[in-house]
Amino acid sequence: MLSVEEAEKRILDSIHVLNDVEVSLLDALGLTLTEDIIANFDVPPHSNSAMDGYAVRAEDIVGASKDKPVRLQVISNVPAGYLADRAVQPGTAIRIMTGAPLPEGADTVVQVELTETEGDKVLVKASLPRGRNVRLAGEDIKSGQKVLSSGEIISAADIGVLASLGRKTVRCIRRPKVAILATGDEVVEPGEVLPPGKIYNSNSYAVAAQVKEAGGIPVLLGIARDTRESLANKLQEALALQVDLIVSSGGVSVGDFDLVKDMLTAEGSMEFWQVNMKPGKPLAFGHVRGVPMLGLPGNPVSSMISFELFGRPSIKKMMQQYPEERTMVTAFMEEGYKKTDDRRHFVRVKLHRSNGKFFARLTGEQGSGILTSLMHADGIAIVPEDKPALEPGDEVKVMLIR
Ligand SMILES: Nc1nc2c(c(=O)[nH]1)N[C@H]1C(S)=C(S)[C@@H](COP(=O)(O)OP(=O)(O)OC[C@H]3O[C@@H](n4cnc5c(N)ncnc54)[C@H](O)[C@@H]3O)O[C@H]1N2
Ligand code: MOO
Repeated sequence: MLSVEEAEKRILDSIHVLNDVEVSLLDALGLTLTEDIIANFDVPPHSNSAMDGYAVRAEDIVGASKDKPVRLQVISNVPAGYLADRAVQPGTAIRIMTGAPLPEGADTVVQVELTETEGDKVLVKASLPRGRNVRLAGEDIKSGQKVLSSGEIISAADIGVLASLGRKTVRCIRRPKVAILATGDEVVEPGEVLPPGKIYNSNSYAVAAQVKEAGGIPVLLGIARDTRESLANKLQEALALQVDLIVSSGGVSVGDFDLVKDMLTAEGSMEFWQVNMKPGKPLAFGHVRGVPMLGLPGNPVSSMISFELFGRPSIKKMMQQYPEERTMVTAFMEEGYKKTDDRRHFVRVKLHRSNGKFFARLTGEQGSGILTSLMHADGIAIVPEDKPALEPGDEVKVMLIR
């Protein structure tokens, strides 16, 4: 049996970072940047007002107060987006809006609340230090400054900064395209009538959602029936779509997948493993004409946990975001859990916090067909191979999944 680490290593060793492309700004969210971003002008580009008020010379309003206001001649008005048509001279002021470029001659802005108008004059009722309410050119970003480095993962604020630098596109590693395939005669697509003996295909949708969460683009290929021909057709479809990864579910337990095995020896390679974990012991990995293919076990929880452990890191690696550490917390078990084997168990738990500590309860029955056990989970508690049971009060490491 392979350890979880060995299975991950074998898979990840044959996954490679994808090429970079020019991506429109908004689509870059969550992608890995492949260029350094250097500002070629100041942000803000011009010194400007932080308030609606009057642009003045600080020395003109020295000593101004409520009782002894200073009277200045208002000589112009400058809205945001325009340059003032003249300079502030001694004894004058220019009406200014927030964001408007500071007129020449002015060094300070008096907010409107500290003033009163009197015909074409303004009464300034406070003395302000030079520079008050002025945002200097380049105070956010200086021309020539490196704002983002190649390799960074683009956040919402990064996108804002890139836009403020006038960028409409950026160079990033592209998102992997992932074909998703269900197998088996027993599954039908949601939306269809459910004939006796059948179940709905939930794996494809759950895994497609996981692909999306990881940053990939899922492409649903539907269901391959238990015939060599059906499977060959689906794989052909995946190759025609030029996907970067194929993820199937079902048909990987003992003997079952002989069909695929045979077929793939002609078209590629597939190895069938037993991984020392529960759920998700059976797993397959190989290549179809050079495209990596991950065969997840059919049981719905097994399929999702195996994707979390092996599919998500594959996508992250393609996006140059590997290794990605999920947040781990230590929690105290509020109930017991017994193992009947020495596999590593991934137990679905609900967490709550009290006095700064996390406490964990099972989300009910832990069978690999009980998908609601995952639906109700905040995290996955990891019970090590050599631990036969968790007792109430035991510490356990929990991987947060939402
Ligand atoms: N003799 C043995 N039998 C099984 C073993 C074993 O070691 N020896 N392992 C069990 C374990 S553990 C798992 S996990 C499953 C994995 O089997 P397969 O990957 O071959 O999956 P299937 O047999 O095709 O299906 C298993 C189960 O999952 C349901 N299923 C399949 N596809 C979907 C889908 N798209 N959406 C929803 N549910 C799906 C399927 O109906 C089965 O109930 O094997 C055990 N057996
Ligand atoms: O290994 Mo299976 O995945 O327990 O259901």
